[in-house]
Amino acid sequence: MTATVIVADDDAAIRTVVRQALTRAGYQVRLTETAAGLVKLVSEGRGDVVVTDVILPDANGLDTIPKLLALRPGLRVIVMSAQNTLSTAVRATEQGAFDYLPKPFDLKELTRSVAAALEGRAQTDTGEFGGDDTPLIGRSPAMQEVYRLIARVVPNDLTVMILGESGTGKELVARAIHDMGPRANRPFIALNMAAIPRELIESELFGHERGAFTGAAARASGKFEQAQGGTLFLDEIGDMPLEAQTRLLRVLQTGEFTTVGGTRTQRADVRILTATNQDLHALTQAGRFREDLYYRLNVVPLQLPPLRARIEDVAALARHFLEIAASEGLPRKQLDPLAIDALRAHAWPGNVRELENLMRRLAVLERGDTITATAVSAGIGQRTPPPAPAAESSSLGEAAAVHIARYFADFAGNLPPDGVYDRLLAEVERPLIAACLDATGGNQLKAAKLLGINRNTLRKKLTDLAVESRRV
Ligand SMILES: Nc1ncnc2c1ncn2[C@@H]1O[C@H](COP(=O)(O)OP(=O)(O)OP(=O)(O)O)[C@@H](O)[C@H]1O
Repeated sequence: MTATVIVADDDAAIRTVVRQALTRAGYQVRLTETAAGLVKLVSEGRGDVVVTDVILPDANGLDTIPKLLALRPGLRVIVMSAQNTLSTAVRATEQGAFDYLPKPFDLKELTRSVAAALEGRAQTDTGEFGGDDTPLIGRSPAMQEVYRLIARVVPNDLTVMILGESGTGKELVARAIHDMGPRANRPFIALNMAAIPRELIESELFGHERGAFTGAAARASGKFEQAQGGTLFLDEIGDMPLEAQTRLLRVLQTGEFTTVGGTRTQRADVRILTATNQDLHALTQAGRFREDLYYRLNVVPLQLPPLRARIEDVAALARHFLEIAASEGLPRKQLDPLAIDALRAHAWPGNVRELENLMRRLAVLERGDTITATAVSAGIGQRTPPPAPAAESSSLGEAAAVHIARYFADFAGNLPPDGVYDRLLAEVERPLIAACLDATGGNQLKAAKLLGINRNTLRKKLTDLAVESRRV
């Protein structure tokens, strides 16, 4: 018997193309424009699969799903949405949707999804979870794939391996999976394997007993214990030493762990998320990563696209970071349309982090309310590659001497205007402060500490330097 698909959308054009595609794929199609019409058809026992838009004239398609499922438990509902954010994807799953298709979508993708729904493949788990903010910015097709995958892993405890170049948002995704899932009100603990000395990794993870090794003066809890009931995010997993890998594998196999130097086993009720920007498969071939552990951790691989593969997201991300900068008290800036073109033309080897740092720097250093294309190009140029030395000089002092001599020479025998001291020092202060803000991710408190100056002094300098002209 031919399967029947009910399609609910108030846009006649969409109804037509969807009907054509599904009819061509061999299905019967029933169309409706409203949520009421959809509920009626399902209550009459019609339709094997439902395809619905989120915005219907009389109700929200997502809110209608539970009603449909109450009428017919097990009915597969596919949601189409133009509001393609992570929250919509997750909410669709939460309400019991079988699949979520961000508009515009490929009709082949729709027919594939309908076929999967009829076959009962890939049923999405549903569960209770809260939080509907959207931590991830970007509506590109590349990110839609990411959102669909996140929505599938949020309600369960599957081990997810987040892959992607540095700065693509791997840690942010790990947090989103935790924050939107059932463990949200339990701890999220992150540990970066590359950031701690190798010999301390095991005790960091599992804790240690007093006297377990030289320097272990007291018992200490490890990240597994601290993350109980919550999520443990293991970043740069490729850098985990082999001995720690063996121990981690044992935890995954038995669901229990022991502290370093301890004998008592403890239950590990922890969801594990990992991230890497290395080719772990190659590491297993080279014998540096246990293959059995690799398969345990790589249950769901989630690949984050580099920013250059989602260049359409650059403008929204740039505005988002300017918004954050403004909320931190930095001057509020707009982006000139040509500046957006300049941002889109860059290849972003440092991905979203590079864009974030650039926006923060421009918010601090640019005069005026609008960031121009020239400022963007100059800002990008400043970072990659690093500025060439002013002369073949080996020290900052020598480079400065060359600059200063050139500055004086520009006045061809006359003296430059008074106030040379402040003007020249401001020129050195500007890149110095920018470098410190970059290094501390824009945290003014940390930057002030790094510079060795008071936070209020830094704030004042930021204001002064932002208005100070670049005359030297
Ligand atoms: N889609 C996004 N929306 C908003 N902010 C983002 C997005 N992706 C990344 N960011 C921001 O960019 C910065 C870098 O992201 P994150 O630290 O998650 O990257 P990563 O892939 O874990 O990097 P690394 O591999 O170097 O540790 C963070 O400040 C993060 O908040």
